[in-house]
Amino acid sequence: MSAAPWAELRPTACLALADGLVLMGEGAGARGTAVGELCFNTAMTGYQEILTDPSYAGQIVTFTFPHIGNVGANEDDVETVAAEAANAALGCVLRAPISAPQNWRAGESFATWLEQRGIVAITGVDTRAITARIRDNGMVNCALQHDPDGNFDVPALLALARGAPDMAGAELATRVSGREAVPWQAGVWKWGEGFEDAKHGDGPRIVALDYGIKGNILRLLASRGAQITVLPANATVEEVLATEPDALFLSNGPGDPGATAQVIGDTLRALIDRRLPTFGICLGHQLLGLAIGAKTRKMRQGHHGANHPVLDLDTGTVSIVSMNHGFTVDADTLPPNARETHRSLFDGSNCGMALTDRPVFSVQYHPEASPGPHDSHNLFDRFLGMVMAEKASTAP
Ligand SMILES: NC(=O)CC[C@H](N)C(=O)O
Repeated sequence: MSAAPWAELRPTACLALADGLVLMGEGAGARGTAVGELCFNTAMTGYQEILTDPSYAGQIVTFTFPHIGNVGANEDDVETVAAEAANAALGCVLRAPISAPQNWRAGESFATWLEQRGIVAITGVDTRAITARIRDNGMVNCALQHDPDGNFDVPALLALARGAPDMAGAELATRVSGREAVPWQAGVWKWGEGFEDAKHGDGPRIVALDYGIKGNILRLLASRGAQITVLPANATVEEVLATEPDALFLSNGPGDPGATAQVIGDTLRALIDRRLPTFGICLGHQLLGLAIGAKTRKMRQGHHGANHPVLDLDTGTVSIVSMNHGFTVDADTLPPNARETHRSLFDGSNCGMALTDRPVFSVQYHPEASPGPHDSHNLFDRFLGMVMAEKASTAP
């Protein structure tokens, strides 16, 4: 009697969680071992943008949507800006095998792209079960190994997962930040055109502090006429002011905001004291909160997806937004000169704030989306409007 077909099947990837769960599957992408924090993302589109968002540095992403890779990969849908952030997400966990690309924009297959980018993947595992586990127990460290020969030392992988550093306390933003000042040139991607040129006119001069910045933030600002200089996370007050900025932008980024605030907090406090108009997104929001004396804390399962409802407390309107964060600002700790402006309708956590005595505001979510709904693009108009109003009011 010949052997059953599945007798030949051998797992080529192994996912070991620090809590003891071990899953076998089929490997894809880069070979080797990725060790980091396992989180999940519920977005149904934008897998390339998600995996190249530097905010995912040190993390492995479980996609809850089962079919990932169908539209292939291209050079345009990459959110990473600085070469230092090349390895944003370390790995990914997928339900279905990666199929051949079905899209005119595909330059190559998703599997090839994962390999080129050094991202380790496992397919054929129950991603819904992993998601439910993280939802119930919180994010967990893991080791993900892809080995075409299927030689797995499971106890060693479990030990790697258990020995991985905790995300709480991890200072990652200065690691993924670019190292040099960069004048930003590209605008948003347009159907049939590609990226439009930045509209350089007399738009406001903005310094974007790069804690792991996503390209679409810069593109949305550039397409609105802003003249942008991207500066490294550890730029000094003097280096920021030397560009004669009209405004400051504080970017998204990976890791624990508390750890990064210890490195760059003094600079940020000094810049806030200069009363520069400021807008912060995600890590930038958290760093701003810490700089004014509020506290941040780690969330249990975090918010990672493209359909999160957020209430604007000023207008009573609800936006559906993109989110990607594992820490949150505790609104109860905001000082008297700050007020909460947005709140998550999923769990009531803080999603935005504004200072009452200077032109500064920030949001926990991602108005640039990429991927996600465009409901909140108007925040970029609000920022630039605020900058222009401030310029007009201080003009000699
Ligand atoms: N997208 C981000 O900027 C994430 C901020 C921070 N690293 C967090 O996980 O909460």
